[in-house]
Amino acid sequence: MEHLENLQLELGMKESSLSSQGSSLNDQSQLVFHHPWSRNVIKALHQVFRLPEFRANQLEAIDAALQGRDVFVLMPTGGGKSLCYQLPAIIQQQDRQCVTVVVSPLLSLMLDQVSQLVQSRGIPAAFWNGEVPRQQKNWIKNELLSAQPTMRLLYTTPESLHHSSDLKSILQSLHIRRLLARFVVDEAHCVSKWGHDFRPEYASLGQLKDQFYAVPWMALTATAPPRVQEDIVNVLNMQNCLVLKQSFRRVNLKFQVVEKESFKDGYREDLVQFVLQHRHQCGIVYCVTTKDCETLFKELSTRHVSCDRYHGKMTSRQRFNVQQKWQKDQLKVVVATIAFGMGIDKPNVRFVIHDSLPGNVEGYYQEIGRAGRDGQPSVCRLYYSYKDTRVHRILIAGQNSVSLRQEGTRHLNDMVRYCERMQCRQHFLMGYFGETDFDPSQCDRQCDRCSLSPTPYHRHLHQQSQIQGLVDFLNAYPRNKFTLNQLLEIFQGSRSKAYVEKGYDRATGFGSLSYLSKSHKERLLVHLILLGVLKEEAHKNRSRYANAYVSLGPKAFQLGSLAWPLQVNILTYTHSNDANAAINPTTGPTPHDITLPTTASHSRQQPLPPTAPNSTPPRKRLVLNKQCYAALCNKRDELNRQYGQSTYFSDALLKKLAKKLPTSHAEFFKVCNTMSDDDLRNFGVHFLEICKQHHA
Ligand SMILES: Nc1ncnc2c1ncn2[C@@H]1O[C@H](COP(=O)(O)OP(=O)(O)OP(=O)(O)O)[C@@H](O)[C@H]1O
Repeated sequence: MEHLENLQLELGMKESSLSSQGSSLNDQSQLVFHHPWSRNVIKALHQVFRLPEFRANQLEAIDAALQGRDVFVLMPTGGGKSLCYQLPAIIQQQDRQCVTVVVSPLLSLMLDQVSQLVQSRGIPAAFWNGEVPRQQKNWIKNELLSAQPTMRLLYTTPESLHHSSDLKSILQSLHIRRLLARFVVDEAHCVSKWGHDFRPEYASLGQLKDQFYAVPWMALTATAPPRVQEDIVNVLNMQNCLVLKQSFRRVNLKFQVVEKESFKDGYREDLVQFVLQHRHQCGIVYCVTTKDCETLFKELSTRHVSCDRYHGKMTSRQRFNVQQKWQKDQLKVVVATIAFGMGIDKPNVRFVIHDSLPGNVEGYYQEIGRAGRDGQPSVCRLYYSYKDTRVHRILIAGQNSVSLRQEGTRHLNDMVRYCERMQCRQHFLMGYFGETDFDPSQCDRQCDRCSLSPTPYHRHLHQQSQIQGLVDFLNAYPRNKFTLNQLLEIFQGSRSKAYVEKGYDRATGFGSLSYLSKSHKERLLVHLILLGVLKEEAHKNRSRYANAYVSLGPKAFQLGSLAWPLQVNILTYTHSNDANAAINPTTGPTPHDITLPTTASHSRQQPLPPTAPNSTPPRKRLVLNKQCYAALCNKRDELNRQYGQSTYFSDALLKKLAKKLPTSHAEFFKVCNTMSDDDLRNFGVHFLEICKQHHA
């Protein structure tokens, strides 16, 4: 409490007393003292948020907010959106301390944000939602109805804003007394029905604009393509809005899509091997179903990976504990459904794996955005099979309105497009988010398609007449339902009894693709689905079991409008169950990225064979480097835990040590030449010992 009072005293200081502090503020602050509040803003940045300087667009958003303008902030995940509204919330405006109302979609998100504000920053904040006990609500009510409320931020849900008469009367009272600073809509993409996470209650937030006349708004999101951006501004009825956009590009992420079908023995072993090879690093593995989470969690646990799972069938206490442990690095890997991660701010997530196809690009980009928030290289790997669309199609079919079903299908097809893509994946992602001027030559081998050793493929051309045959076949049976697999069999020319009885073997198009391999046929049909010649939708069959069926799409009767011949690319796989070679194809293997043989025995640390350095075969040397790096990371984590702080031994430095494997103090100091003597004395000895043990 004393902390809070001090803070308020400090921030309530008069301009004259603050001006004397000018000389101690850094260069950035000298440039921005354009407004009466500028000194307080810089002071809050340094003293309350303990940050040295602003990131791109933060100051612009804060200034616009304090000017009373509506602001729309589009910043990549981890870009620092919270500061844009948390900082102005503690700045006095016209000699008054006002209250900022933040609308947030998740209760856990509110809890995190509020406890961080109160505990780490000493900023008075609270949340109000359906789960808050009456007693606490009464306390909030008394506080906000008092003559001079001390609370700076109130987090709430759109439901409470609409339905809680108590909350409404509190806000009205604040408004009348001119104590309402602004409304903030976090995760603003939920407002738009074109977005991937539309929430109808969000859409009616715009009505508040009339009720709370002249109160400014701020909307923030990390994932909104142009159509969604426009929609947010319209739906929220934002006036003369300052739009602050930033590139969506994340330069430290590697984008990989691994085809599940490329593994003879199933892709799961490859996924497990990937995690084993990175098991000393923090990561997330996203699964679509709870069952998959459980299975994979068991598999990884039995292979000694420090992991846990997180999904909707666990209690909120269990989920909270898993998240806490992971955030404190007491647990390396979380196997989770997409319920995990929103609002999580963990800097050192080195990999995000998707065990299955996500349902849309926006959600996917948000999920992988949890990797590498510290700017260090991190891998985003997606295991893809077109078959994984089925579960999404069934979910889409459950939507009530036609437009939601259409949107869901469009989103899913975009995700498939991303996975099927032969060219730069980043180009696709940037274009998707409206950065159409991104040149693939700028990709800098961030994606597997632009890496030095992209997966080779064969180009196949298909003429219109051939595709016409497939259209004619489906046109002849408008009432019949065909799964993708059945069509593959029919176009192969399968004479199974069911097909012959229905006369399919006499229809146009039957067997017309028999000369193509099964995977080629499948690719062609997927291609036609993406073009709109075919469409795939889920329906319930007679036994009320939902399945996905293929029928003619809108483009089936406009084949002439497509570009002919159609090009279909078929990948030629070079790996069986070892896709990890692609982790860092640009820089060659580093200890961090080295590919190990996929047998389980290599995944554990082995006793090291005593051989002379020069005689060590390169492959074996790489294994030693890799093992050494893992041991160094372990030691660093152990020291961090012991001393409750970060040692200065970064991942990059440990990699360098594992590569050089110094055996003497002199060699060690050469590698760590930027370290302070103290750090070397205190911690270096532990690391040198490990390097010596691994020196072959
Ligand atoms: N100016 C800054 N300088 C350094 N770090 C900053 C700055 N602003 C914010 N950060 C840090 O960046 C991290 C991410 O910030 P924040 O949680 O606000 O991101 P976000 O944009 O809301 O991300 P997400 O979309 O994932 O929720 C936090 O640890 C925060 O302290």
